[in-house]
Amino acid sequence: MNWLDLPLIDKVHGVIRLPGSKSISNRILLLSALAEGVTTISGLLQSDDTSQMLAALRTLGISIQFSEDSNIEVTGCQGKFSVKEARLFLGNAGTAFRPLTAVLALMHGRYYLAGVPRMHERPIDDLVNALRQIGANIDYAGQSGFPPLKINPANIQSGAVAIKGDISSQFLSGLLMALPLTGKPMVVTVDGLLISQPYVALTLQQMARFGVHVEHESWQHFSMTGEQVYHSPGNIWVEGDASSASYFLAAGAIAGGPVRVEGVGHTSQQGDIRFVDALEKMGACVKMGDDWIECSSPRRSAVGKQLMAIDMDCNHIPDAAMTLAITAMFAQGTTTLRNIGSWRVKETDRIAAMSTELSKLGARIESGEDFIRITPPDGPFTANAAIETYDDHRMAMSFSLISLAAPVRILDPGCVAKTFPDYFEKFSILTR
Ligand SMILES: O=C(O)C1=C[C@@H](OP(=O)(O)O)[C@@H](O)[C@H](O)C1
Ligand SMILES: C=C(OP(=O)(O)O)C(=O)O
Repeated sequence: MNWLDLPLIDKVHGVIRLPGSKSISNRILLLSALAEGVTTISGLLQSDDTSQMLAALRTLGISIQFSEDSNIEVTGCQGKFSVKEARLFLGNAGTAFRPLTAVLALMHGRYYLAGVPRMHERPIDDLVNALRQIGANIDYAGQSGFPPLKINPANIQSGAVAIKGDISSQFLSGLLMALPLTGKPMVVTVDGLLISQPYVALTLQQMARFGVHVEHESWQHFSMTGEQVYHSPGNIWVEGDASSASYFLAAGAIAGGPVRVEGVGHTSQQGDIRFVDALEKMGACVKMGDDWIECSSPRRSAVGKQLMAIDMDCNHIPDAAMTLAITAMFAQGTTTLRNIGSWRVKETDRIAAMSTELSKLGARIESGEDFIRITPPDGPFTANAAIETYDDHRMAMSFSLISLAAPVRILDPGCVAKTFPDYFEKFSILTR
């Protein structure tokens, strides 16, 4: 196993241009592929997760060209992939696997969808059960309820679909993006709780950019008329990744700042932008423009340490909440992050991974099925701890912040390639 040793850093400041949003990039790639017309995409994220989507779309017959100015041109298939039989490998990209399952289930072809071993431990039955209600013909090729999947030609009926949304919002997002392909009116009802709701809002926003409008009532009932098809908007732009922004903003809150990120701001469509509310609650100073956010440490504090602990429901920001868990190590008191049960079925069991690795630094941790409680050590953090990252990009990126208090070793740092291949180069800019 390789590693990266990060020395102790006592001050950070600087400006970071963010990579494109993973969630928007993969949605836009898929919608461009399904649309009528040619879409030129600028600002697309280039990382493992988007490579999986790009490779899958090419296998399905979509023409994708990179231009010299690093824009991408996608020629849409008007709702019908030319390739009717294919085997797709989708790594561990939830934003590729879930929407492609829904789209291919309606494509009248034969497809085999697989991923890395961890993807085969991430449930998908809530999506499969919903698709079966409208006539999809999907078999589990391995363990029931999990990828890999064998998709067979379907006999699609219009009507009502109920879908569960308490394990992942990506099932609902995938279903909604696929349904216009049926050409039929559809009504979708969320059966029970919907988690990670801002990602569903993001889905509807991207669909609207391609001309398809979905009505919804309180994020529980969704309806769309039958005649809507995706049309290319011509040129489209991907904003910076708000989850990737969280590491730099937290660094500014912890170690001086100001740190400015460019590419997200007031006008952002992403839910993780709300991470800044948590930083402000902890006492950090935050400023925001349309396209940038700046963060620095609290100016003064009544307590000995600068930042203050918080108790917060993080259901709306599941990814940036990992950054909060590390920020809690720099706060006075005990921080509780609640309603994060989805952490258990992401790149790794993130509640378990976070608990184990924070304990190595001397923190006291309490955790349950859907929460984590973090009390930082009374004294200095354990120096030179070797942090396991469990093939989870967010473990590697969030634990890099520990170097703001103690030297730390990040094992398998290359796992950041899932969403942010040059993360550590960008992080080092803050220390110059
Ligand atoms: O739809 C999306 O783009 C995402 C939704 C979230 O997943 P869950 O809905 O599974 O929480 C998030 O964690 C993931 O990184 C991206
Ligand atoms: C949960 C994540 O990824 P995925 O899209 O694979 O679910 C993530 O990026 O934190």
